[in-house]
Amino acid sequence: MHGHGGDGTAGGADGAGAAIVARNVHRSYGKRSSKVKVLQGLNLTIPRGSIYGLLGPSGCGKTTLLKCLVGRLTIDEGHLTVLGKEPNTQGHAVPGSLVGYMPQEIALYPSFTVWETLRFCARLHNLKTYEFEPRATFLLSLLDIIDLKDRYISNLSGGQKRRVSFTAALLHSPPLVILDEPTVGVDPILRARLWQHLTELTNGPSPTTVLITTHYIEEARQAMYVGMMRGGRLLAEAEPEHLIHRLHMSSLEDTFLALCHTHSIGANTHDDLCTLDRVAGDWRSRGSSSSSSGGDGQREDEQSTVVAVAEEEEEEGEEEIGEQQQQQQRRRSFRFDRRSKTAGHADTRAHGTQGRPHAAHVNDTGSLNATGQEIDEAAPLLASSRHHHHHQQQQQQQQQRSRKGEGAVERYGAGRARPNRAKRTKKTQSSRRRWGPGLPTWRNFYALLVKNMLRLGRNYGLLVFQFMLPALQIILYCLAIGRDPTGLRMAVVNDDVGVNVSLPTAHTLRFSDIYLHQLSNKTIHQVPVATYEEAVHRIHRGDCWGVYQFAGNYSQDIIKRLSKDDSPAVIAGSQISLTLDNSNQQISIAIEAATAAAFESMVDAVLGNLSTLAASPVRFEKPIYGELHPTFTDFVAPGIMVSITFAQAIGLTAMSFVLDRKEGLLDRVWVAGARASDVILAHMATQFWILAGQTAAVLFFALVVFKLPIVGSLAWVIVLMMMLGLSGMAYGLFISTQVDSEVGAIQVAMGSFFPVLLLSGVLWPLQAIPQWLLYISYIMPTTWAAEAMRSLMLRGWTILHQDVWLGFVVVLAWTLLLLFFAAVGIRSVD
Ligand SMILES: Nc1ncnc2c1ncn2[C@@H]1O[C@H](COP(=O)(O)OP(=O)(O)OP(=O)(O)O)[C@@H](O)[C@H]1O
Repeated sequence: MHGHGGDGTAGGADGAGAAIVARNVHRSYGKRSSKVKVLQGLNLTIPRGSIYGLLGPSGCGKTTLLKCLVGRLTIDEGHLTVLGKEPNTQGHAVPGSLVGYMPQEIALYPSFTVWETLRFCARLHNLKTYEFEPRATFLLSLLDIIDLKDRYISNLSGGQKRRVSFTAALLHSPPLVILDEPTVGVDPILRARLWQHLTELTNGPSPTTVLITTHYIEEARQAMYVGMMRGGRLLAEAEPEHLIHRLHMSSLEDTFLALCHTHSIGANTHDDLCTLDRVAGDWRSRGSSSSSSGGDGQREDEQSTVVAVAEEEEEEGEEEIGEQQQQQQRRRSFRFDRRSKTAGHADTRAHGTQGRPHAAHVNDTGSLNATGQEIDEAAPLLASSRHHHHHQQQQQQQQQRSRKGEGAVERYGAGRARPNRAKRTKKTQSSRRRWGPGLPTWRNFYALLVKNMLRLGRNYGLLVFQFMLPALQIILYCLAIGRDPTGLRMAVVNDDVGVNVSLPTAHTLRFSDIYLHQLSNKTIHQVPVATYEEAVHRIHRGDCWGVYQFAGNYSQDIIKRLSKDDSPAVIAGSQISLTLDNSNQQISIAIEAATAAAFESMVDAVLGNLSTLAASPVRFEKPIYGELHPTFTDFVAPGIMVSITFAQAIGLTAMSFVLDRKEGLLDRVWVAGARASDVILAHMATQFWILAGQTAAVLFFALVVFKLPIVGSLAWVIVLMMMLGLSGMAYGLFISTQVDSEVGAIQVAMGSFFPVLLLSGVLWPLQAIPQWLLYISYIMPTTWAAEAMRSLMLRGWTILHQDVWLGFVVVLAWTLLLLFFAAVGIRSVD
């Protein structure tokens, strides 16, 4: 007999040789106050080479269990082996190629065609083209979607997508297939074909073990075993026909309802219920005993109660059950959920005997025998309850195994589960678990890289936009920031009457006109007005930035002053009075600079060789670094280049995994054995090319088109920019692993970018920041980088200078730190 309990159950006392063994498994979501207990002492055994249908109402924990089996979730407590070892054990390909997983969500990339999707999965499992193509063609034909192979996933119906997902799970012919509701939205004919194929797989030369969940309870009759789950525990596991017959029901659905009902009024363990034969026998011979106390006696009585209630219900409440059956035909799935939920509450109350050993166990060849006294009790019942079809299948498989010697069990590593393993805790399990991010593998990296490139290439518009955006930003920066303001309207009230001169001809000379002539007509646009009041009025209206006023005796007083008359009245009269709207500091500075420059020009024009008498007492020599007249553009440009590169990279990646995580797109990747480092590295490698293009475009416009000064090494500038881009990417990836929505990702990216920009000394010298804030500023990723960039571009310092290498070191440290946290965060699921 194959994988079979002496009592018709799938379970064994220790589960040896089983594909999957779960003992007293607990799993919760959330932390303390918001903790949701999902799996609560679950026991389950799935013999190798069998199809096991896991049934249970919505929310009972089926998907959670499957995720634990494929290594997506870790269990909190208990013991779990899949193909002989705990999931995530070092060197064990679960997750990996030993398992094919079809998640409940569609989890397919919408922008891929069916064929591309399958090719990606094939790459993950290292299938060669000659292996992949016939296999994919066969499965797609089987599922009637071969004609859709070049269609985009986004254009498929729900059922068609599910069939692609099913194909993806089976593509690499894994010895264990775990399918979470594969038949939803699939028509009955295809459903039958799908089951037929699964049956063939379990009968093949290397029998596959299939675990399948379904909401169509009746279809699970085709499974070799069914496990009925509710409230995070297994109510029973056995051959479907066996269960149905033992409870004298006509359908699996009724059986489940009866079990739920029974369970809700007293019985509560899978172990009690999987020995139904014995219990039923006891009940028939002894009548319905209700309770007793202590030891084995108590257990038997509990079991008797279970079946007694079930069978009593059948006899006394035949009418009720009959009515239920009719209703079920009308509102099948709805009632299934509703009743199960009701029962679920009782389930939580009736807790306490979980974790007992099974009444049967699987031996080394994968067949089940009852043990000890139980075999005697179970044997007569077993003969009557066994389903003929299964019996034949099991015999066939047994023969196949005998032919192959040790058979599949040994090939995939026999489970050596020991009794009482249920007591093992999470601590013991995790000590052997693979450590978090791990090192990347070439195969997975390559598969993911190709996938990412394909995905990226599907969206040309976005790609071009991504390439051009930083260049556009630097263009806008160079055009809009740091240049001298022009065309500033200034009112001029000129009351200067001038002086009469005779040479070369007799005329009136106004020094005010000479001055106004020198005043840059590029910066200042002069607006002559008649009176000071009118000028003020214009300033109030926002028409002018200020007013130059020349007194009536301006020219005369200038001459007196040149004749060394320094009386206060002469000094005052020879001065230009300037009144400004000082609300815009940059404009005021520009006007003041233009005013002072015009005066120097006037002195030159009037005094000629004697102009040095009025020259400034300080002479500015050629600067050691930078220009004689530095511009704001030159000061900000290096920091802006740093900031643009950093910010763009954040934007590129901040949403990378948000959708993938939300829609479970990565689940298939994890279960295929990929590591966080594979996924992150592949992502960075994909985006690297965009980053390189962006950097080239920024440098081209900054240095070639706008001719920003660069006196240091261009190579180091490029390296620093690329490193900043990687660091921005790492930050974006980190964000995308921490938030659950696109909006959240955007908010975090934007919200964190501005503080970084403002505190990094890009827009204003760090020397102006209060000391306490400076400490925060220094730990920002862009502060030292901006400083290093400025030193490279404007000072020409080399990497050996502390201000330069420190920038590189800080950026590198941030990148590594953020990548580590991104790698840790990307796999978290609750
Ligand atoms: N990430 C999560 N955080 C918190 N609770 C969760 C999470 N995932 C699932 N749950 C809860 O755990 C319980 C079991 O969920 P699970 O998906 O395992 O049920 P299921 O039996 O597969 O249901 P269905 O048949 O509807 O798919 C549900 O109550 C669900 O709300």
